[in-house]
Amino acid sequence: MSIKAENLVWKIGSKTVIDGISLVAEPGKTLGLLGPNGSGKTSLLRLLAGLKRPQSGQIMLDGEDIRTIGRRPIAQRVAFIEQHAATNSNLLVIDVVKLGRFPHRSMFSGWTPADDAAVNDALEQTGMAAKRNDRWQSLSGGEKQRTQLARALAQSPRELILDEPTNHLDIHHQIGLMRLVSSLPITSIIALHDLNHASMFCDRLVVMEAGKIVASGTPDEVLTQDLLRDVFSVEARVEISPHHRRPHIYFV
Ligand SMILES: Nc1ncnc2c1ncn2[C@@H]1O[C@H](COP(=O)(O)OP(=O)(O)OP(=O)(O)O)[C@@H](O)[C@H]1O
Repeated sequence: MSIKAENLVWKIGSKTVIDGISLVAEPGKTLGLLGPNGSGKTSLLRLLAGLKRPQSGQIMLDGEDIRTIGRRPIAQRVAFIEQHAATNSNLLVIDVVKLGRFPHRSMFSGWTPADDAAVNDALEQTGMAAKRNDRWQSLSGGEKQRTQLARALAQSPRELILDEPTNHLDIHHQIGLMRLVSSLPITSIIALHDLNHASMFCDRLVVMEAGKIVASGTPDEVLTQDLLRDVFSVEARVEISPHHRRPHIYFV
């Protein structure tokens, strides 16, 4: 196991946002987190990344309770890109990506060739190498999103948590990002709205509704016409694609 959550409950005021969630993200696999607006995906990801504490329940990283692990060791292994990730607008792209190395550096260590290699690899993988010296402020929404991914990859994480990472990307870069993340030997948890991309690129899916998990399993187990009607309120037909052998949803 890589990330395991047991019976998480998170309330805000009298509202229960996360209502008894348990899940396992397996090492090296891509777990898709689906659900309608307001179902609790972002809240769950923030709990899993250690940014919020649940009122009850437990989150384990490789069997260790996250509460017993320090902030720095968590940052050395878990990278999280929030939905509206922002950064200091005066920075260059390269500086933003270099921030990913911060958890690995100590007061005494200078910038190393390993830091350079991680930053360069991340810029190449995300297609941002040519814009390394551009100002963050001057980037398009999609380029900002790819720079945030580069920063997360420069962190050399073992777990990558992404909240709707493709929402500003053109179709070429949506597919590119999903293909990249699913091919990396990193445990990934990705909140997504595009159900066909979830089907194509995720090993397993978890579907949330009103703070609870209502379905989980492989894409062909989860993405059924009944679930699409009951949870997402859409009429659809689901067929196995002859191109990638995964379920493909046709909205009717
Ligand atoms: N800090 C907060 N204060 C009040 N309500 C909150 C807070 N954070 C989350 N909520 C509520 O919890 C519910 C779940 O929100 P969350 O952002 O986790 O959903 P989501 O599934 O990520 O939605 P979306 O698909 O729209 O991004 C929503 O009803 C939201 O209003």
